[in-house]
Amino acid sequence: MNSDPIISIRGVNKTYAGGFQALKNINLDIKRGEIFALLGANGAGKTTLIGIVCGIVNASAGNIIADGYDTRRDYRAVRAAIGLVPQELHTDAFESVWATVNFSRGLFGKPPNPAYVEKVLRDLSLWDKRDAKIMSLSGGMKRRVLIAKALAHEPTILFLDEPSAGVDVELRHDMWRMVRELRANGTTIILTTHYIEEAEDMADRIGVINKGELIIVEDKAVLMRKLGKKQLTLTLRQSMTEIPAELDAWALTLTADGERLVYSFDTQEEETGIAELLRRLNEHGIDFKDLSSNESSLEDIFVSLVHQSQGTQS
Ligand SMILES: Nc1ncnc2c1ncn2[C@@H]1O[C@H](COP(=O)(O)OP(=O)(O)OP(=O)(O)O)[C@@H](O)[C@H]1O
Repeated sequence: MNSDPIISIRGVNKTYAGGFQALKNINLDIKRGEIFALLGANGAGKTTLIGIVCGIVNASAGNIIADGYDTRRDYRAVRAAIGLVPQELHTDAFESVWATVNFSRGLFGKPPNPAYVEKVLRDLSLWDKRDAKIMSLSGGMKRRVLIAKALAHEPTILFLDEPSAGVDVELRHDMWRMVRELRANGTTIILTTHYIEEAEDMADRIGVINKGELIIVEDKAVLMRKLGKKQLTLTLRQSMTEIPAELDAWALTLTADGERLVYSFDTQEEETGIAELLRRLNEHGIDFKDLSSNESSLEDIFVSLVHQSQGTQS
């Protein structure tokens, strides 16, 4: 298998006409056949970056090679390799689903392949709607059409921009099943999201973008291990109003109702300090009726990364 990155982004900057710098020196390689999740808050620059890779938005500086082609010089070849599922549908409302999806295929110079288009429509539960006009479809069905259109020309790279925004559970599950199937067949998938569970569930690697800067790119499992914290929660027998000074060494937090003490510790540390904490609680007559532990989610990690990065920027 070809181990060269399928997309190679070098020194990409984007300043919009009004002078706003939406992307700052982005360098990123996407591996062939991976699912890469680009995380970031609203306005972080995700859509801009996708737009640049797809050749819809012009970069102010930098170069991108996608599937062996330069996005500026070989624009058409790059577009033919990419399927883009945008956030919104701008499409021919009076056309049927079947015509729209076949038309998308034709746009990229691909010969008709009714069997393939049928499979895409069936996979997306759109087959029964193939003769319906786009304007008569529900919002969720329109999203399905967007995905079908993006897949119509059998792209090797698929971009999904906020695929779960405003989508019901059923469609989300259909979509993820398809994404996994596509990956199994060798398609590279890049998705942007602010639903972090989605990335946690699906992605092989994760990139976090904050105010136009790519602040981390990491294997998901490594990210979770490196930055993950565990939390021990003690449900107190008697609520308290403040944490006794004798327990300062543990940097505990008390929930607003005063009923639970929470201790966060690093999963990498050899000594967690839990045994000593429990002994100290006992000495101070602080009794608890329950104890539970949990690991931090990708969401916690994401929030703390963005927080740290904001701290260093200001
Ligand atoms: N055409 C434009 N002209 C000027 N500024 C723009 C333009 N398009 C986007 N921006 C600005 O660039 C920044 C990045 O926008 P972008 O759409 O890439 O963010 P995003 O991470 O995709 O956000 P969201 O999650 O809301 O989709 C935002 O501050 C946005 O206002």
